[in-house]
Amino acid sequence: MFITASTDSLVLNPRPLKTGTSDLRGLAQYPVANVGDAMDRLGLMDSGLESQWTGASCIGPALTVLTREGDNLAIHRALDDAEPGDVLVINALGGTTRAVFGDLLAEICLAAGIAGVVIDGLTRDRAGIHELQLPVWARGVSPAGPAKNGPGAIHIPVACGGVVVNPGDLITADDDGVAVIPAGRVETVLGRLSQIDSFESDLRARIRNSAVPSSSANA
Ligand SMILES: O=C([O-])CC(=O)C(=O)O
Ligand SMILES: [Mg+2]
Repeated sequence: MFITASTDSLVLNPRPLKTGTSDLRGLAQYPVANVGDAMDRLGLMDSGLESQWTGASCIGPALTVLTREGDNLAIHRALDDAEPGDVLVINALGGTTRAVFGDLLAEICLAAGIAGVVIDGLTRDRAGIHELQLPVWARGVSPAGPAKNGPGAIHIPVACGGVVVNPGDLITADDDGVAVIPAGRVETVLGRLSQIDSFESDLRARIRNSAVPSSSANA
């Protein structure tokens, strides 16, 4: 950790096995809205969790953290366990009085190779995070900083944005929001995504072919 604090109040489980990178390459091409459609429109976090800068996107296995609202000791400790490509998923109990994340933690995330951060709680230092280009989804921003006392837990199932996230589930997020693909459903979801993509491409082409020429539209 880059802070000096006792971690006695934290529960640290072992890491789950990592998801194959070929799945990630296949999924990265699809928008989150289509991923949701491929999961019967379930597995999508609530709209209170918003991208903190336009154009942010990420995909990767969940590194899960539970922390008391207004405290980020568990987040600091979790980053010691990070592997490149992880998406940090933080249940900060939806707290909206104090930020649990900021641009210094963003620097640590980037140094560890974290692909993105999803927080059921607040961040701060939004401008700095944008400048660092770390993709972050959160319930909003507050200048009020956190304590570093715990308690918390790492590599446990968490609730985030109204969805259960198990360690190692695939997270995919973009400007629309955040989707959680259970680790055991990735192949099925990929198959459905390809069908949805073909259907949408065909429909889009039919719509465009039906468009009246712009000269008649203006006449
Ligand atoms: O003070 C904190 O722990 C949160 C924060 O602003 C940062 O990480 O930059
Ligand atoms: Mg800060």
